[in-house]
Amino acid sequence: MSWLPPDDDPDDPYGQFDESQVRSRPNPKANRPRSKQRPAHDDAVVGRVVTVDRGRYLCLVDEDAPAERSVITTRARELRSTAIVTGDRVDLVGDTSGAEGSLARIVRVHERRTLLRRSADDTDAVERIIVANADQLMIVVAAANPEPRPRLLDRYLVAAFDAGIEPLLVMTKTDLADPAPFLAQFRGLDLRVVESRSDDPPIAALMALLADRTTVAVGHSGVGKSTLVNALVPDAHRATGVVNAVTGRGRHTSSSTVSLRLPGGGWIIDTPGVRSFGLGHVDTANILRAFGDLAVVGERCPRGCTHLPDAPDCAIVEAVAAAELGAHGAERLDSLQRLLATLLPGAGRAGADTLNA
Ligand SMILES: Nc1nc2c(ncn2[C@@H]2O[C@H](COP(=O)(O)OP(=O)(O)OP(=O)(O)O)[C@@H](O)[C@H]2O)c(=O)[nH]1
Ligand SMILES: [Zn+2]
Repeated sequence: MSWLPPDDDPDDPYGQFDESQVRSRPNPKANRPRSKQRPAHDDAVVGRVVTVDRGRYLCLVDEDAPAERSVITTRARELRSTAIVTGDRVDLVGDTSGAEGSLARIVRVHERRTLLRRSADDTDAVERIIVANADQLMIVVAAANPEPRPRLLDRYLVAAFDAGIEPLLVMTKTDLADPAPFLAQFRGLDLRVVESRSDDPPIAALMALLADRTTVAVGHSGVGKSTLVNALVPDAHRATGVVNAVTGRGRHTSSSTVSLRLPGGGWIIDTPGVRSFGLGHVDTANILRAFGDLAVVGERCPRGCTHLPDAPDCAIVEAVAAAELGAHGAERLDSLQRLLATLLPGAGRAGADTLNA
């Protein structure tokens, strides 16, 4: 299918060692590269992975300091089976000068604050990490052309809530259609929304929301994500050059994420290669957690409660029915139930199909 994950690249020498392999390893120590190598690498410097491409990791070292430099790295042999992704903080040894032709080694991956993940499809419980340590998921949806689809936005929201990162909705092409009817369906979410049109892009408003944070941008093809990213990062093209420097191959087709530095501080991570958001790995508890007010009530639910309309003795459903959660409570529950229904067996396939470009 057209939305097969592009990072399953046969050329990627590490493709067979993705994080799913790590998880199923019987030896738990294999998951802990940190303690394993610590004594040997006291001289390591810290870097931020900005781009991953075919076994090479471009890392930024001494970020925002005069000595800031980009360092091309490879992973140490002992990290062969550890996922290293854009946004990871890593310890580097070897030649960390960043001089032309130099190559450093990643010897440790720091603990991650957040993890944006996806599965190949909704029936697949094996997850792949897309980005580590992101603060925000900027979901780009067009008001028209292509027509906005609520189920698709639901899926992005589920991915954000699962990752523990805050969603931010940018409605583009508001010059073509009024987004209000579409947005009305998401009233229960307290979602932050920015409306955008390319003839008058809301740069200041967006910059304020993106400043000093790491934001991952996602969106269906044609919604205007590139237009928006180019407006936010005027020298976005240069980033492509950086990627080329990593691969030395003059292209970046295998890279599924690219980090771009925002002029006002902060980073935007574009995901041109991420075309699917399989949700097979998502735990429904992570979704409920994103609805703090409902989650508190949900603690009184029977074990294994689905919180769906037909769930017997669901404390949340009962509280809403008794108007204990206010007028907004019903909308919140409705939104929660729609997201949870996204994860039901059967709902998934239809959902995944809507992601076809
Ligand atoms: N009317 C209108 N057109 C827009 C707006 N933003 C983008 N477009 C147009 O929509 C088309 C798609 O924009 P892109 O920025 O390439 O969209 P994308 O989301 O990056 O799409 P892919 O490159 O396929 O991932 C282009 O022809 C843009 O000129 C907008 O706010 N209003
Ligand atoms: Zn319940």
